[in-house]
Amino acid sequence: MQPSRDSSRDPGGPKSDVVATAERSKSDVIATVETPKFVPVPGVPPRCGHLFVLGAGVVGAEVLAQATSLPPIERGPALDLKVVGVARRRGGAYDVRGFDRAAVAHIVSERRATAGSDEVAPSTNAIDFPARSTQLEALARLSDPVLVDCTAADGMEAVYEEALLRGIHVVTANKKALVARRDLTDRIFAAAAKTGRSFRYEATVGAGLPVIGTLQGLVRTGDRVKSIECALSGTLGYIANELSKGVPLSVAVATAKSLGYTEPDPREDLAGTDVARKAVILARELGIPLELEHVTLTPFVPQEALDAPDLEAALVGYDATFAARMAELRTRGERLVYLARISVEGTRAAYRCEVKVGPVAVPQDHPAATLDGPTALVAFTTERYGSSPLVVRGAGAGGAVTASAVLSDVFLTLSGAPVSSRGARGVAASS
Ligand SMILES: NC(=O)C1=CN([C@@H]2O[C@H](COP(=O)(O)OP(=O)(O)OC[C@H]3O[C@@H](n4cnc5c(N)ncnc54)[C@H](O)[C@@H]3O)[C@@H](O)[C@H]2O)C=CC1
Ligand SMILES: N[C@@H](CC=O)C(=O)O
Repeated sequence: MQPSRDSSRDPGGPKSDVVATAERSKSDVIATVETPKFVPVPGVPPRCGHLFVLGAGVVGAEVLAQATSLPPIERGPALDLKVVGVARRRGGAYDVRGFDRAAVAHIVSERRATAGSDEVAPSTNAIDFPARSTQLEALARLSDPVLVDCTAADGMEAVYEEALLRGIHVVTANKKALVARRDLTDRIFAAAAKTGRSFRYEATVGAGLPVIGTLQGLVRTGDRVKSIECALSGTLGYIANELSKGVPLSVAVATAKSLGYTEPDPREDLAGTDVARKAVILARELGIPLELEHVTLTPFVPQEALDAPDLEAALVGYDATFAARMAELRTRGERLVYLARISVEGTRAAYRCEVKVGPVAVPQDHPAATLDGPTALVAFTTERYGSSPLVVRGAGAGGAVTASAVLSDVFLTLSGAPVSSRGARGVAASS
């Protein structure tokens, strides 16, 4: 029998919920549950997480803005956030007292005023964090320190490992360390396990959508994932939709960038690399030792355009080709979507995993054909979700949604929620 909520004692509006069974007398009341509510105790400040944010671009700027304008705490646990550090490609700032909204707004406006000027070869640059050890050491001395990576920098595995070993939690929106060579990525998880610190990365797949947490829940509870089908590029979803409305390719790409959907280097979206990274992250959650080069990848635009020194000019050269392709799809009643499919067959001891990423023409009644704007969709087919897959759907790119996933990870970290031991049971829970 379900517990029933007995509010009969206080018809004017209960301050507490009484959990009881209908058959029992009042003396059998089994528990009194206070509505969880944070009541500030005078003189006792809430627990405070100290954030060091790397990157103040589309995502980082939103993280900074959201973290410094949090709504008042009405429900527990009482957690406050303080931004004590911001590092960007061209320097940064650190103040143990924390930056307020005005200081953060200044950092963000500085970014906007100089937009583009510090984005030289953003996808190939290792992070310039010169006083890294000193900064991390200072951060580690604060209570509940969290390093938040909102860059697209390479080589962050070493930074995360060092931070975790120093006792600093790590939250990242940057996919790159998660798809580095497996032995390097494993070192991050090993460092987290060794120090009991948390490493979270929900924003790396599906931006603000609960994709990683959902998959970890399936794996942790012993379900067996058979396939994951997904439209995981907000950028390519948006571009394909614009193309279907008759917008030229070059214009659609430029607009996607201006809306904050693309990677710092849009080539990574157009090449399919960004989606391939997300697929590798998901496959690794299943315990599959996949590397990026194992993904069968077809780019969204021809390789020649991606190789051109001036991408924008090269894309203009393909406007007519894409317009013709879209016209042809329209006459066939089909839509262009960019999909990833991860399929797993066999048992834990002997399995076969295939990962394919590329453009597909789908009929109008295909679930991905109904996606609009930068909407993403992930469908998990598992032993338990056999005939009706578990579907996660919603905006799959953009600063605001991504930042909220980053901050949710920060709050989960500070609330002490356990982190899944990655891929512990993954490949085939039942053999
Ligand atoms: N924009 C989106 O919708 C989403 C983005 N992400 C990820 O979030 C990260 C940031 O993306 P955006 O904010 O869109 O990019 P962005 O280009 O707007 O911002 C990147 C920021 O990181 C800084 N940065 C880059 N490389 C650096 C380096 N080597 N050293 C120091 N600072 C460096 C830049 O100065 C800039 O402030 C990327 O890894 C991206 O894949 C994840 C989910 C969604
Ligand atoms: N460029 C990415 C952003 C999120 O990861 C996308 O378009 O999906």
